[in-house]
Amino acid sequence: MTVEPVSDHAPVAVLIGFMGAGKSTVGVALADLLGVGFCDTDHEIEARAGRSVAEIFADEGEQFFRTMEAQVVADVLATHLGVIALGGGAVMTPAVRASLAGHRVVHLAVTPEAGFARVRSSQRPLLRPGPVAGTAEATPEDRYRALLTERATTYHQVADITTDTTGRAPAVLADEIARVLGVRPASAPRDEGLPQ
Ligand SMILES: Nc1ncnc2c1ncn2[C@@H]1O[C@H](COP(=O)(O)OP(=O)(O)OP(=O)(O)O)[C@@H](O)[C@H]1O
Ligand SMILES: O=C(O)C1=C[C@@H](O)[C@@H](O)[C@H](O)C1
Ligand SMILES: [Mg+2]
Repeated sequence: MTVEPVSDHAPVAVLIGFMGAGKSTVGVALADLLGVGFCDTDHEIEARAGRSVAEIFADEGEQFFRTMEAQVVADVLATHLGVIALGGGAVMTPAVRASLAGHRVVHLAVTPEAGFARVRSSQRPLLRPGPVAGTAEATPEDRYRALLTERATTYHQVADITTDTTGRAPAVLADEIARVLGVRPASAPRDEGLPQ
């Protein structure tokens, strides 16, 4: 299966998926492979705000972050031609889903076990212990599982292709995504058959 190029004026690929799926890591590997730039919307938000994502959540709340995130996604989709990694919750905002229409969207999936193991020691604000729907208190792992379940259908619906990252190295995933999207490094010769 290959995915049709959207246009020469659009990003090569937009990576979506849950926390720890590897959007930032695989995004760098894919951009390096293709010789294009990489943009991570979480990093762009941090640069604009002059604060970390965790600080923005703590100081201003999630809704402020989501509004800023939707604006940053719209801006980078309009200006960045390389690989873009979105934050894990970006596609839950309707405006972000609308702005992704017509782009090549790749969903990096991960099992809850593997994904949580990857992020358990990091500072993801939505994984702080606290109440989760129907429970008085939830551990970071409970919260990880509940949010992943809540979002899984949306990731699948928004994406053109989904690939499972569990137990697979970032470089292998980057190779696969480039092949399925039908994109190759700018310097690579076109596959136009054998010389006459
Ligand atoms: N395919 C993989 N195999 C093993 N470890 C991985 C893989 N992809 C990413 N990781 C590791 O998992 C951790 C989280 O990866 P990363 O930050 O890329 O996830 P993310 O999807 O961008 O998460 P977020 O939504 O929070 O930004 C990092 O420590 C990274 O090295
Ligand atoms: O899954 C989420 O909602 C988030 C994921 C991260 O990429 C950050 O955007 C932030 O921590 C929120
Ligand atoms: Mg990331």
